Amino acid sequence: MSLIDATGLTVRHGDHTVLQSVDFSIDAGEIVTIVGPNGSGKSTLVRALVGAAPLQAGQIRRSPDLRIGYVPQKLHIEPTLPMPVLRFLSLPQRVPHDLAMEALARTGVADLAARPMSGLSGGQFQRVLLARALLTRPNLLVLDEATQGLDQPGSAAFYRLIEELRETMGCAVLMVSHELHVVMSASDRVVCLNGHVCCHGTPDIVASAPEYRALFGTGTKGALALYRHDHDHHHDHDHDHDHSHGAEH
Ligand SMILES: Nc1ncnc2c1ncn2[C@@H]1O[C@H](COP(=O)(O)OP(=O)(O)OP(=O)(O)O)[C@@H](O)[C@H]1O
Repeated sequence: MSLIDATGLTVRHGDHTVLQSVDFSIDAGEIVTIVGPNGSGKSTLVRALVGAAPLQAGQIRRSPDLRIGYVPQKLHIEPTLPMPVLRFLSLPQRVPHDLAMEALARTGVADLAARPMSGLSGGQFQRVLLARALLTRPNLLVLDEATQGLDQPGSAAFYRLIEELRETMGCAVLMVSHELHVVMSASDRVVCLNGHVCCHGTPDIVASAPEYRALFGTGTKGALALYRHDHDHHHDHDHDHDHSHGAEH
């Protein structure tokens, strides 16, 4: 049985239809990346899937043993508040020290346990958020634009870590990205959203092609791949900021 199986999801805010008849499912252990331009409804879809957005139409079936670990897009922590990493992991609920340290070790930041959250780099901060998401031993990790603000080697390292966690913990991963072309190469499926599902497929992993090397350099160790869109329709919108690779959206 799928962890989540959704059909015909429609979400409206006032007159604005944010999602129109969207079907989506994710199986145990699967990595699915949702791509789409800003405002295309990605976060709304994730909120709907986890039960945090009201639906105008559609149905969602969730596996009874679904445990979600959520890594948010942004998290503001008051910089003047002294908040060591370990204490942050115990908010809002106290977590045993061993469990917190195990989670930090899994995401490669155990040495940062006593450091203040405000002093962490973008990549370190994301790894602490990821560690926090692991505390509930999720079978579905949901990451909303988790590599935003990281450079390409930083994103690649983060993706490799996610892949490793999938291997060691067996969790499924739902990744959301506004990057339209560059996706995590370990994605089993890519779904392109623009209010509706525009197209879906698998990433292109042709690491030896010269155009790949031009795009990715050599430092990503195959963690990044291209997604080539295969739409049979055009969109009359201008919020695609990335026209550099010739795909239409
Ligand atoms: N609670 C709300 N009330 C009104 N409009 C909303 C609400 N939530 C989302 N929207 C609108 O729905 C559309 C989709 O928003 P959503 O955040 O799901 O897009 P997104 O693809 O995740 O965007 P981004 O890549 O910028 O994060 C936007 O036009 C947004 O303004």
